[in-house]
Amino acid sequence: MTLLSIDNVTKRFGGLTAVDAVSFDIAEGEIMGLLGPNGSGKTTLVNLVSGDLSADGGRITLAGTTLTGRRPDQIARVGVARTFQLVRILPSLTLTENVMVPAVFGAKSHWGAAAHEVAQAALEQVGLARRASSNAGELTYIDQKRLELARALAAEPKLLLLDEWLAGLNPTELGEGVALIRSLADSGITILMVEHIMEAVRALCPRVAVMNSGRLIADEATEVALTDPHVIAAYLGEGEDA
Ligand SMILES: Nc1ncnc2c1ncn2[C@@H]1O[C@H](COP(=O)(O)OP(=O)(O)OP(=O)(O)O)[C@@H](O)[C@H]1O
Repeated sequence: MTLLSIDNVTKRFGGLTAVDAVSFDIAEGEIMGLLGPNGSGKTTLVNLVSGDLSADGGRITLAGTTLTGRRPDQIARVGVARTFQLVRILPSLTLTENVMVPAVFGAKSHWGAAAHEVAQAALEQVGLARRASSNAGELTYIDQKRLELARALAAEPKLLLLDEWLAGLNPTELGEGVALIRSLADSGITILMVEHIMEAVRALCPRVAVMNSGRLIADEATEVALTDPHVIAAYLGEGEDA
């Protein structure tokens, strides 16, 4: 069954068409990569799905519910959560407090003890449960990333959007990060991940969508896409037309 449907979606910034009539679907339970050279429109597309930007044309639906035209908080309630390229945590609060906020404002609006339980479960999922009462500002970079992921999970999403969540990790951390994303996918969450680390894309995503200059240039099996001449030309041209 289709979970996310992106249908003919366009976003312009002045004279620049950052996302140009893009369409693709993601099935429930799928883990899909979103690739493309720098500036090709990947983050803009993620922002359109999460409601952080509004589309100039087209329609995005989650399990049949229209997302386009809704605010980010409304979209979170429908079941979409995300991480950001630059980690957004609340450094002066504890890990639990950080994760309670989305538990309250996420898909199921938990309160009190129930919100605390969901927050704790999300911290456990990312391996941070033992540090629940530490201040978020004291965490190392990878643990800040884990915390941001826990914030997304505490919203109990059907669809998780990861924007280069693995970027900046050392090789050991990368292995741990890949295993963590796989465990989330195994738990049934549908994932769309923007990622530049091909080793991780190969390990995690059976299928990828590839963008170049705002357009979708491939939507196919990862092994096929990575040898597709259009895709290779797009990366070699770094943003020029394939
Ligand atoms: N808020 C904005 N205002 C104006 N232009 C923008 C804005 N956000 C993005 N752009 C432009 O839209 C295009 C697509 O940017 P986007 O960040 O979506 O690319 P990307 O594929 O995510 O790149 P990267 O891999 O470097 O993160 C770029 O030319 C970028 O400069």
